Amino acid sequence: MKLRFTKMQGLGNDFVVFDAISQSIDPDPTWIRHLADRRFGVGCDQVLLVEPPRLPDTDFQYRIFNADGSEVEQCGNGARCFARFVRDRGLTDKDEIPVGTAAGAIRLYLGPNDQVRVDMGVPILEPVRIPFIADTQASAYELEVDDRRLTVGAVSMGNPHAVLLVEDVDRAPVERLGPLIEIHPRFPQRVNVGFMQILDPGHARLRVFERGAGETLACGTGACAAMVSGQMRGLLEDRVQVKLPGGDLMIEWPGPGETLWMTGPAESVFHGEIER
Ligand SMILES: N[C@@H](CCC[C@H](N)C(=O)O)C(=O)O
Repeated sequence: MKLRFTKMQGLGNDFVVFDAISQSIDPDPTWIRHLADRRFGVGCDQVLLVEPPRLPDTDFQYRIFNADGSEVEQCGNGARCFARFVRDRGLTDKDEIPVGTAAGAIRLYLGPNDQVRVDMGVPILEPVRIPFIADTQASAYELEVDDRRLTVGAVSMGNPHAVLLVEDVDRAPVERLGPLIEIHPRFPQRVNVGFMQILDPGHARLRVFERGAGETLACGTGACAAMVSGQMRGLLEDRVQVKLPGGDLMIEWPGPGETLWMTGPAESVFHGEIER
């Protein structure tokens, strides 16, 4: 059986996207790992499925799989690509698209110049809901890693994130600490790990070691979590340009209990077919 897909990217975070409404797709983890493989498959950080709606008042269900085959709750760069995909493939003619995810409903707004604005919902800070093991909620926590005590912020954007502050993101130990923190026992569902350098209250640089994918050129939910963590520590304003290796995202967040907005590009790279 041949399955149609579109290769997409948002700031170099890349995706293989399937219309799973007109095609029957079984997202078996072994097959997802094969698709994501950059030598034996198509190559991507995540595989995305567009499915019929499951939640009330939504038009589609958005499912996300990491390159390691695990299904996850949320993906910010993928959400922008999802909006472009359903519009470009004629699955909707709307500019404002309500979509269900495993983390709840989000809203996608198609704008000019390939930009998509996403209502990412209200960030979660309660440790038990992240999930993160801690007695009480705090703006930062001490975490023991490799016999060292690190200070991390813990935030969920539907998916879990740890955020570390660094002096110089180019020299941050992403490859060494990322994999250790990803599987730290205080993050029982594993965690995405962001290394953030604050440039000034309106600008930050960020690299993210993603759960189930390794370091990517950009992580949308990582940028949202970095903004939340920076603001909770009193270091960032409510409108911040987050500079990632693959490009920039604009993140807006008025503060705790409020909806967070992410704006950035989304692009189709090519269409293909793969034999299953
Ligand atoms: N690239 C993503 C996040 C994808 C999921 C993540 N690796 C996880 O396991 O939670 C983004 O742009 O947000």
